[in-house]
Amino acid sequence: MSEIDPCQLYLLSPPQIESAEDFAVTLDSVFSSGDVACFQLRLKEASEDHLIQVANAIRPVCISHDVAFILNDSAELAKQVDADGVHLGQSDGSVEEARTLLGYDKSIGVTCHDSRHLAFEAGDKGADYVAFGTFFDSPTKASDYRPELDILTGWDEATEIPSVAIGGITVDNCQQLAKAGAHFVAVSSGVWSYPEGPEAAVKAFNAQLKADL
Ligand SMILES: Cc1ncc(COP(=O)(O)OP(=O)(O)O)c(N)n1
Ligand SMILES: Cc1ncsc1CCOP(=O)(O)O
Ligand SMILES: [Mg+2]
Repeated sequence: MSEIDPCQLYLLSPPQIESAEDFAVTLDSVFSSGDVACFQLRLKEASEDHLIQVANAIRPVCISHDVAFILNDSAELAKQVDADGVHLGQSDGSVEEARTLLGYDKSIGVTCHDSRHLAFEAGDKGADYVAFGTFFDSPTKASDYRPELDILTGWDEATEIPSVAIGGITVDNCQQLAKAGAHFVAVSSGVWSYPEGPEAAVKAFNAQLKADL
């Protein structure tokens, strides 16, 4: 990654959202507090109706702040809610099917755990970014995968495809991922559970990521 291209914040939603309208107001305030490159709606336990309701409420907020709106897990739903892209895990369907459904204007990200092999495979199939993790203990999702930081460095040197680091990322540990070559840090609890609130978290992440590394 070049010096003029700092690591950016990729925000994941909190695991639950009660009111779509209230969350849209919160998200507007969070986006106003500092740069966020992407926002992923990740509600593993929500009904499809609720997911669609939340997606419809937050999509205009993402558009007005120029934040890419990514839906987790389902290319079909991403198409239905006109998201800017989809994030696919290893069991969430193929990149090729998602591409056929969404076209080339939309982004497709793929979970690659701790595996360069999975990442090269995803890249060959046309993924727009690959995600490595879990780098640190995550309160949001348990994982047996624990990549070393150097997977980010090796990936950055080997390809032009952006990498996303995920898992237990906080204001205090994000710089090491940026230094190692991550293009994005994907964060949920590090923002939503930040003691001073999510707006302060976004400011603090930006300060860390934009500092001279
Ligand atoms: C940016 C990003 N990276 C990884 C994941 C994890 O996706 P997956 O492995 O499908 O697990 P779930 O998030 O669906 O529980 C992600 N969502 N986003
Ligand atoms: C979805 C996902 N995949 C690996 S860790 C994780 C959760 C990220 O949330 P947090 O930033 O709270 O660890
Ligand atoms: Mg998934």
